[in-house]
Amino acid sequence: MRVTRNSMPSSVTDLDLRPAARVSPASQPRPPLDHVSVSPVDIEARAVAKRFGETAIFQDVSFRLARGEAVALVGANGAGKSTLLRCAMGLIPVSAGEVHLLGQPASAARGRALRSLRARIGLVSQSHNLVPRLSALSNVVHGMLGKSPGPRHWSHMIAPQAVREAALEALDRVGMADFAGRRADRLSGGQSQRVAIARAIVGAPEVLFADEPCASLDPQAGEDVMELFFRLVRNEGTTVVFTSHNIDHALRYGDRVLGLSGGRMELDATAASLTARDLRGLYD
Ligand SMILES: Nc1ncnc2c1ncn2[C@@H]1O[C@H](COP(=O)(O)OP(=O)(O)OP(=O)(O)O)[C@@H](O)[C@H]1O
Repeated sequence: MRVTRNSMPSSVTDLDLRPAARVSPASQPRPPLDHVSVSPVDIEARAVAKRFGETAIFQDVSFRLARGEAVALVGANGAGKSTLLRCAMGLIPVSAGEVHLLGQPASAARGRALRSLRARIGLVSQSHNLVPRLSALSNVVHGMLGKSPGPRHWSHMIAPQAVREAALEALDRVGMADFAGRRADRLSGGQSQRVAIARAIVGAPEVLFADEPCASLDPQAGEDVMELFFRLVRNEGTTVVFTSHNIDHALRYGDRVLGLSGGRMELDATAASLTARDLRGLYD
């Protein structure tokens, strides 16, 4: 099954960026369509392939994501979603093809160019990856590393006042200001993921990657985290790529859905044009 309703636009202005049919409160404050339709491309993958040793994970993967788009990347366990995200962020090299992120060749960026590119993106991963013995606030302060010439080992005690204030404000936006001084290893899974979101958004990233942001949470905490995450990023017009095994989340929070299966990008369509059955086909 290769579903390509609205797949691979021939130009940015061809992108069909209708909001998803199922409008949630989080997805309401969308930028005007005419604004989006002339937006630049924030991520472009051209014929990307990835192998680990002799094992091919995916090949010939191409897509373009416009600024402000929210894209769900779906596929069965082991389909290569996390690997594709890591390639798109320039964290691991591609085996063939190229990825452009914010106009820069992410797949070839090294040294200072790579660091400055990473300073413009944010990541929320499935295991929140907070530093356990540091406070929630210090963990969020760490989200500002790379955006300032300050020491790389800042704690909230020695970070500049402006950085501490930004971190506290980010915690406030995720409803965690009251927990600023609590050690990360004394937070619940849902609280930790909120702190991880605060850390990802504190530097106002232009592109946010979220790798199964609610995978470790119970259903209600997962709903709350997704709702919060998308309320924050929609308001900022941030470009978002998130992976999920939750078909409802993919259709509800994605403007567009990309699906990996059998080492190929088998699905590239607007969420509004898809049904849950279309997505289930990727798991057969
Ligand atoms: N560093 C690595 N070295 C070798 N193989 C790897 C490496 N990272 C991932 N893989 C393999 O690549 C394949 C794709 O993994 P990946 O984590 O990208 O899949 P996924 O779609 O995100 O899966 P899941 O839904 O289970 O998180 C898997 O078979 C995995 O074992």
